[in-house]
Amino acid sequence: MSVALVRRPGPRLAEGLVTHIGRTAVDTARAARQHAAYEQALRAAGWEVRAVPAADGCPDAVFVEDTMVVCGGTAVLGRSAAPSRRGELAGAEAAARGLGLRVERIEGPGLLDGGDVLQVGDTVYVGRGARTNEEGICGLAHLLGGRRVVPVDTAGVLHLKSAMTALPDGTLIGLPEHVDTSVLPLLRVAPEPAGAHVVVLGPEHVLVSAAAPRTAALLAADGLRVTSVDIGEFEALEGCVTCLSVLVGPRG
Ligand SMILES: NC(=O)NCCC[C@H](N)C(=O)O
Repeated sequence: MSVALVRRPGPRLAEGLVTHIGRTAVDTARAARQHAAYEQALRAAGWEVRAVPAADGCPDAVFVEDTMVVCGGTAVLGRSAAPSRRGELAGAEAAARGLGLRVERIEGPGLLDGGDVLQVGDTVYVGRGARTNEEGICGLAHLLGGRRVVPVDTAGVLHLKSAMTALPDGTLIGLPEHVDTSVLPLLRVAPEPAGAHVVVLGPEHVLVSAAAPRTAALLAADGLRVTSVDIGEFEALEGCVTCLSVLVGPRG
């Protein structure tokens, strides 16, 4: 299975949360076009795109990555620290069940956003910060028994994957000033903030934001195929390329 779950932007997108950046206007029509192009980039890379049922009452529902962590045949539903995001789970659960995944969930007082979870081989790095707490990490570790779970303290960023992701060969890339590097193997420094977010589309293929041209050039020089997408309207709401999809497949 190589399925990409996405949730199309809803009518209240412009009301989405911002925490570490100032609020700027969001153009919902442009956001819809950017989202369609993002979906197309996934399709072009061989992913079957499936839409998660809408959650139009939730402004941030488009950031579907935060609703769940898919590992093997299991989807672990998150539990957001942001009350306005809790209503996103029902549609996410339906989508996970539609793929035949076993559904588990993080129970209170645990808190966990999928954006804090970075899977690299058998290791699962989990950001500990404003959106994910110790209980959430323990709950995830319990549900993913057998994987090595490494908590990583984050600072000044929304999620772990706001600050670091992994390349196809497992090398970490990101912004060392926002994560506790003492628990990490080598972290390759991204040449610009948006370069910290990379989606692995295939064994030698990555998706990056159009806001990260220097990172794109660096990775292309490494021999990777690089697809760039403009997701500016989502970046205005502190989103990044990872948060707009849940990839369920060989790397899921
Ligand atoms: N995984 C992600 O990077 N999610 C981005 C979520 C942005 C949204 N405005 C939020 O604050 O929850």
